[in-house]
Amino acid sequence: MSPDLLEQGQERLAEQQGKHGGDRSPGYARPHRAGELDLTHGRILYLEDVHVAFDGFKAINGLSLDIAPGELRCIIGPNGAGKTTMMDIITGKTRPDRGEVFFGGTIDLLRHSEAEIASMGLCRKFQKPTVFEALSVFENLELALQGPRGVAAALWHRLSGAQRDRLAEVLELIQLQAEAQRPAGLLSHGQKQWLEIGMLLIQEPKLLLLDEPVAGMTDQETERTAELFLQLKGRHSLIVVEHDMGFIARLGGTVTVLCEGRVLAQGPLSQVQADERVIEVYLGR
Ligand SMILES: Nc1ncnc2c1ncn2[C@@H]1O[C@H](COP(=O)(O)OP(=O)(O)OP(=O)(O)O)[C@@H](O)[C@H]1O
Repeated sequence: MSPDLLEQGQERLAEQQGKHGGDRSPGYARPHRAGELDLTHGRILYLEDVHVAFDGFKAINGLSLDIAPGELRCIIGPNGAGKTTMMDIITGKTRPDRGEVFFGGTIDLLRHSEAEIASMGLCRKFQKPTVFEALSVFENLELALQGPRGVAAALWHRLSGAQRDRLAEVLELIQLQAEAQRPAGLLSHGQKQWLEIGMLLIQEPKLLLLDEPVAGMTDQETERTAELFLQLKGRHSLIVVEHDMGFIARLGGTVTVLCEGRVLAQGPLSQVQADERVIEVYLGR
């Protein structure tokens, strides 16, 4: 690199840091450092013209999507629109026939296995809660904190001070402090969902994919979940696939409508709900 270019680069870097307040700048404004997720282009995830066919049936048909760092994006769409298949592609479960899927600006997810993608901080929560029912809430979180160590080894391992602090922080966030010593099997459906979300949060995910998180919850539990997600927004990036419009309205933000494997409409909920094309696919007019 010529000295001139080096100088210009350093000036641009200093300018960017100054403009956005150094380390307190939003992730996307920060110059990319080696080993970090590259958010310099303002996208934590992007899909470009993705296609998947199952026995000739086009389940995903030219899907393009961008998610910003810290965004809470809701995805809706009629049955069979391709929502689950989209999440399968992002998490490496299904390989598309063509298209691009990038995590940050530099990680080509199509080159990685499902396990590698999960270890990069791209986590998925399925619709049904899966917690260790015989273990307490605390023990479930403790296990999640320690990763794939094996249940017995993890439970005997002493937590560090920082790990205890993180565990307490997550317990408070999911509002299960009073239940910490209860076996998870005795929790309500909503509480089990929050515990599982807590088990993901404790691993500091960068992007969380949540499949119908409030299905089967009471109104009160749904409201509490909305509060939780709004608290997570900004610190984590979230993609929420849901059918519950009241819940989506409560979350605010951008809603993406999928239909026949591609984006049909996108914008605030009120806008997409007023869109004739969206009304047509939902009501079949
Ligand atoms: N492995 C597969 N083999 C064949 N067809 C599949 C497969 N997976 C999905 N499909 C089809 O692809 C289409 C999209 O399915 P997908 O489950 O992604 O939709 P969805 O939007 O999640 O629907 P729902 O809201 O009902 O869960 C559907 O017509 C489905 O039958």
